[in-house]
Amino acid sequence: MSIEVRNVTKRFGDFVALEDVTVSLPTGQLTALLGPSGGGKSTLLRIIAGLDTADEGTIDIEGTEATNLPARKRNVGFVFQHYAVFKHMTVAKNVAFGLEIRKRPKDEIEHRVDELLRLVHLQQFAHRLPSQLSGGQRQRMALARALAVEPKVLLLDEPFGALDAKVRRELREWLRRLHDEVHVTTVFVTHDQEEALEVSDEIVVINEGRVEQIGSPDDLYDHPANDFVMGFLGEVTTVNGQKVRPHDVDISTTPILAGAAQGTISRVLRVGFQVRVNVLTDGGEDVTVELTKSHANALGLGEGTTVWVTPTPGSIPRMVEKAG
Ligand SMILES: Nc1ncnc2c1ncn2[C@@H]1O[C@H](COP(=O)(O)OP(=O)(O)OP(=O)(O)O)[C@@H](O)[C@H]1O
Repeated sequence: MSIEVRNVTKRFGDFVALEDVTVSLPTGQLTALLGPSGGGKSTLLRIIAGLDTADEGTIDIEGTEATNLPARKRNVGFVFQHYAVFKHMTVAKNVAFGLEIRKRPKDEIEHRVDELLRLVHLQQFAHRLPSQLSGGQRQRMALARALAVEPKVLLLDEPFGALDAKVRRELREWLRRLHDEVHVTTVFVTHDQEEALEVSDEIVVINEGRVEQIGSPDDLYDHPANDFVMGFLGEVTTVNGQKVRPHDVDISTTPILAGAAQGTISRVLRVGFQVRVNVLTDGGEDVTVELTKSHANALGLGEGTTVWVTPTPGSIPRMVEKAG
C-alpha cells in the first residue's frame, strides 16, 4: 500500500501546473518533492491532501480511492511553512486540539500529548504559549500536532522554509530521526536539494509541471536522467566537453593526468573547508574545480598557475532513461 498518483493533470485557466503526473510513494517512506519554484510541488501536495482537486487523474491513499474524498476524510496530517497555530492556547493544548475535536477521552488525550511532546523534545515547554517558542520549536510543535491524530500520511510543505540555515539543518536531522521512530508515510516539499538529498528515502524531481525523475538520493546524484536533474542536484562544470561535478575534477601542476586539458588558474576562492578554483583551459573552457584546502595548499595553487585538469576516472554521471 502507498500513495498512488496516476496521470494527474491540473490547470489554472490556460496554465498547466501539473501535466500527466504519475508517482507511487511507498508506505512508510520519506519522500521529497524537489524542484524549482513554480514547478508544481505544492500543487501536487495539495491534491494529495485533498485541498485541491485534479482536473484529470486519480489519487489512491493506502488502498483507498481518494480522488473525490474531502481532506478531512483522507486521514492525512499537514504542516505548512507558516503554520496557523492557536496563539492563545498552550503548546500542549495546540497538540491536543485534533484529539479534543474528535472527543477522545481526557486521560487518553493527556497521555498522547505527553508522548508526542516527548517525541518532539518539547515536554518542558508544554505550558508555554507558541509565541514563547523559537521558530524551530514551533515547527516541532506543528509536527506533534499533525501526528496527534495518527494520520496514515504526513504532508509537509516547506516545513522549515522560514528558518535560518543552522536551525533548518538541525530540524532536518531531527525529522529523519523522527521518521525512523514513527514510520508514518511522509511527503515533504522542498526546493533545497541538500535537504532532499540528506533526509529522504526517495526524491521526486518536479519541474514545469512534469516529473523529471524519481529515485533514491544516490540514484539521482550519480545517474541523473537529464541535464536538468544533474544541474539541480548539484554544481556542474564541463571539462573536455564532459559534464562533471566540480569535486570530481582532478587537477595537477604537472602534465601527468592522461588526456587532461591544460589551462591557467583565473581565480581561487576559499569556501569554508574547501577551495574553489577556476581554470581557463587552452581550449576555452572555464572549469570549476573543488578541492580541500590542504590539497590546494600542497599543490601551491594560485592565480596564474599552469595546471592540467581532467574528470576523475569513473566520476562522470551516467545519464539514465527518463523515468516517470
Ligand atoms: N490558485 C492558483 N491559481 C493560479 N495559478 C496557480 C495557483 N496555484 C498555483 N498556481 C501556479 O501553478 C504553478 C505551480 O505552483 P506551485 O505552488 O505548485 O509550485 P511550487 O513548485 O510549489 O513552487 P514554490 O516552491 O514556489 O512553492 C505556479 O506557476 C503557480 O503560479
